[in-house]
Amino acid sequence: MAPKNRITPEEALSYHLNPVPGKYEINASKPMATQRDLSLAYSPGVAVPVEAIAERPETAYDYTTKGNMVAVVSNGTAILGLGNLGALASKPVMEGKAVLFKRFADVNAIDIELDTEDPDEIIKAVSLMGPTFGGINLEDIKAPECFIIEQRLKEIMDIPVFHDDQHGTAVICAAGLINALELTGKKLEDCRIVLNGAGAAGIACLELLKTMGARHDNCIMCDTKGVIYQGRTEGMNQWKSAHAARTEARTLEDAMRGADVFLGVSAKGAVTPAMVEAMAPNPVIFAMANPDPEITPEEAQAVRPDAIVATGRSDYPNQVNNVLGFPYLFRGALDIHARAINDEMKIACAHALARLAREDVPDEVAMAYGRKLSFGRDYIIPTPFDPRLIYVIPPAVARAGMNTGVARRPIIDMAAYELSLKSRMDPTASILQGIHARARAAQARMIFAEGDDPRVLRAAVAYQRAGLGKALVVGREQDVHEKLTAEGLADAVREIEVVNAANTRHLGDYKDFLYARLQRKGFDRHDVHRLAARDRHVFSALMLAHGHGDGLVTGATRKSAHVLQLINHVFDASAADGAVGITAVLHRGRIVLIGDTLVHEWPEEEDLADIAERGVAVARGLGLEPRVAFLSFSTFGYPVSERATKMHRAPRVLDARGVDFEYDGEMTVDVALNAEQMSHYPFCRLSGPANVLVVPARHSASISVKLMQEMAGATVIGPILTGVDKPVQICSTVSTVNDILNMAVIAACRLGSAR
Ligand SMILES: NC(=O)C1=CN([C@@H]2O[C@H](COP(=O)(O)OP(=O)(O)OC[C@H]3O[C@@H](n4cnc5c(N)ncnc54)[C@H](OP(=O)(O)O)[C@@H]3O)[C@@H](O)[C@H]2O)C=CC1
Ligand SMILES: CC(=O)C(=O)O
Ligand SMILES: [Mg+2]
Repeated sequence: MAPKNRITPEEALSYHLNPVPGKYEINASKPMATQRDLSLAYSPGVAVPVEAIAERPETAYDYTTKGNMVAVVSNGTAILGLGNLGALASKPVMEGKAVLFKRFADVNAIDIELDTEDPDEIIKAVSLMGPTFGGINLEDIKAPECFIIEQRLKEIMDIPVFHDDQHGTAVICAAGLINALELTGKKLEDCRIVLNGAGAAGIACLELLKTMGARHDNCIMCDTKGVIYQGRTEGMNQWKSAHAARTEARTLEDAMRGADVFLGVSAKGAVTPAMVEAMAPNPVIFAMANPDPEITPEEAQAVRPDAIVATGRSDYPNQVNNVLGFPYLFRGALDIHARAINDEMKIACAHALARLAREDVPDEVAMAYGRKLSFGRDYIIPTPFDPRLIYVIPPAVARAGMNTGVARRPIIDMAAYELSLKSRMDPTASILQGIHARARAAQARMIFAEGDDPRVLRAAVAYQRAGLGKALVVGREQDVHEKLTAEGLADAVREIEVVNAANTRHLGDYKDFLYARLQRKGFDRHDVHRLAARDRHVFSALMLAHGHGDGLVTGATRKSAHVLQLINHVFDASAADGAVGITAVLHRGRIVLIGDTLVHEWPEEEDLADIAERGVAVARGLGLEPRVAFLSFSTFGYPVSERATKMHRAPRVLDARGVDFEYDGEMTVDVALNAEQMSHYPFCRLSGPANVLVVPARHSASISVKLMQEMAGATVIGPILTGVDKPVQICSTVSTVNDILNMAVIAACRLGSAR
């Protein structure tokens, strides 16, 4: 179970540097295009909400961002497990937390790094920020100052103040432990628990577990000085004293002998295999230090195969990390305009998380995660990308808040609230996550045909290093070596496999195969040799056809029509063979598939029906419920035009085929995508806006996609080549490294191919 998703320091820096420094930006949520917009947004219009808020402060939740805005505040004194590296160095983590708030719970968060270690200064600064925010998330502030700061801010502020490292960690740890103990058949009140790390996270974890039933006498807490026992004086404070145990144990090693549970919120490598070996049967080990755990799952399970092991990292099973808590705790709290996040809300969150992991995992989650998950030793807690979290956890938190009187605006219709949470999240993010996870599970050997292009080489390295599978690069060894070195990736030379006509044993087979296909098309042996040995597109396609790779990505260096012609020497990938190009356009939380963007120049009505069917297969592969619209500049027969006729007839072809998806047409694109416009045609058979758009010709497809890309900044994936036997994907000459990687991912999860 070694982590597959290896990342290098260069990749981490490049991720933070490109395309712009940092991890987020701020966008306006209101139009700001005209003189009128300016008058409304700013002077004079803005005066109206100013006066309304001055008169009734609670309306700030209606007229400003306050109600969905959280401050992530740190002074950098306990950055993950890296220690006190200062306020500025903590900024990447705090920006990261802000992005997680947005990604997982649509909470707007802003990072604030305060350059002081003086609790009073932090208290003063944060309390003065109260009007701006709906909540305060304190992060990576070390103990014991964090206890004083949080306590005081809670007393003086009228919005939730929540120290994530304390309570977020405690909640997730409790949720994981509830389930781990259920699996081992032990009861919390009977367990001997050892906790290492008596700081922010440690104190809060033990406090919550004691509230939930763990017995004080069964719990031993350790820090850098060893066991915190009654009477110890060195390195103590009042928060540690509260957990001092009556025990003869003095070291972590002593404490772990016979323990049922080990909880680590201390530092890398604090636990040895010998300590784990000495634990009770079926031990539970949560090694939660970040980025490196107290002991790795491999090390722990090597000595104790009966152990249930969790870490704080995303590259092992069982990620016990506060990312499962803070986004949803704040979502629930903000939605009731809470004054605080209290113990009841935290416990409700822990139980809701534990329950969710025990539930049957629906296919959409398995699809998003790339493998079937079921409650057990390797799945005791939901995964961070579980799309159910957003609509299961916040309602539980909100309900607990309302029951305990912290809600300023209770939710009346809980069912409607859950529905609104479901539609709140950007579905495109989980689609991308889903295809990456499926590709990772497939572990495909991906052939990158154009090993002389630095973008392709970088994509190949990224493919392999992301744990997606093996990268096979077609090129000359020396050239690949030099180009990788020039890209600063010299160490990748040993990792990827370089293949070419000179170093393969299979060239003879490839040529025979090609000759058999081309001999009656005017090619002689000599032509075939040239194609197979010298053209990398053909050579790569031959590798794929012979099973010497599982997928192929090409087209970054030559026009796609040329590349497709070459591929056609090896595969049946022409319009006549039923090949179709489908492009996914992702923008502002919406995804539409457009076809045919690659193969058919001017499809006739039968072809249009084929294109619809291919689009539907891709939509389903992405987890979408397909709704097809045949697009034109006319809608249901008006205005009449010869050019619209085939779009008008294509649905009838599908009628005759008796297909099992929704389709209709012809219609204009606004009718297809806008429910309000569609409602003017009550007979329209689509139950909602279309997500598969069949366009009249390749040029209109290209124009629409490129217009969206250039004008709106949409993310474009494709064209995805479908209807070909094996996964071949053709990028474009303007593809970025990321685009090429996405095409490899599409090929790896066989979105368009039959086999
Ligand atoms: N998985 C998750 O979700 C989370 C994990 N964490 C991890 O927990 C750890 C602690 O964070 P936090 O509580 O915020 O930090 P703090 O600075 O508040 O506390 C650190 C505590 O760990 C103790 N400690 C440090 N090194 C060792 C060691 N080798 N052996 C025993 N005790 C040690 C310190 O002891 P002393 O008091 O003697 O100095 C102190 O009590 C970090 O690694 C962090 O990444 C934190 C939050 C969430
Ligand atoms: C996860 C987290 O908050 C930490 O390690 O500090
Ligand atoms: Mg933290």
